Amino acid sequence: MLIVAAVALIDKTGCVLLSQRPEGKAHAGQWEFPGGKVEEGENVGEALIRELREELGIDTETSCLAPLAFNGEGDLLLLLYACRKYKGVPTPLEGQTLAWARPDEIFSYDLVPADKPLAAAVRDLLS
Ligand SMILES: Nc1nc2c([nH]c(=O)n2[C@@H]2O[C@H](COP(=O)(O)OP(=O)(O)OP(=O)(O)O)[C@@H](O)[C@H]2O)c(=O)[nH]1
Repeated sequence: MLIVAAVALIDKTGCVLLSQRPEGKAHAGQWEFPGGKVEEGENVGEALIRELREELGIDTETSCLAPLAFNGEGDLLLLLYACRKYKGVPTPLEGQTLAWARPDEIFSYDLVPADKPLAAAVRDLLS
């Protein structure tokens, strides 16, 4: 079972950050929430904080991560948190493309399949 922690990062205007997977990776060109695999010895919050530093150059803490939704597909368990408080400006540090989406725009992005139920929870939260 692969556990993946991801975040709906929400800005002051109520938009959510989406990340487009780079060429050469599975689901290249499709959009997802920033995050990644929980590594051995990490808890979910620690993994997410590490991924946000590595991928986006931003800092947050566990008290700013609110559990929002999950989805299990095959051997993948996706855990989505909402986060409105973080330090720094999200910057694409790993070749990805970033976009801030309004709630009504989320489904106009070509989302990775497992993210669709999660995206619905984000849209409902922000609408
Ligand atoms: N970060 C993230 N991963 C997701 C989401 N939805 C989803 O199905 N995934 C899948 O969960 C896995 C996350 O792995 P990852 O981000 O740590 O690693 P990766 O495949 O990008 O790169 P890798 O080659 O370094 O393992 C990928 O298989 C990815 O397709 C999502 O919203 N965010």
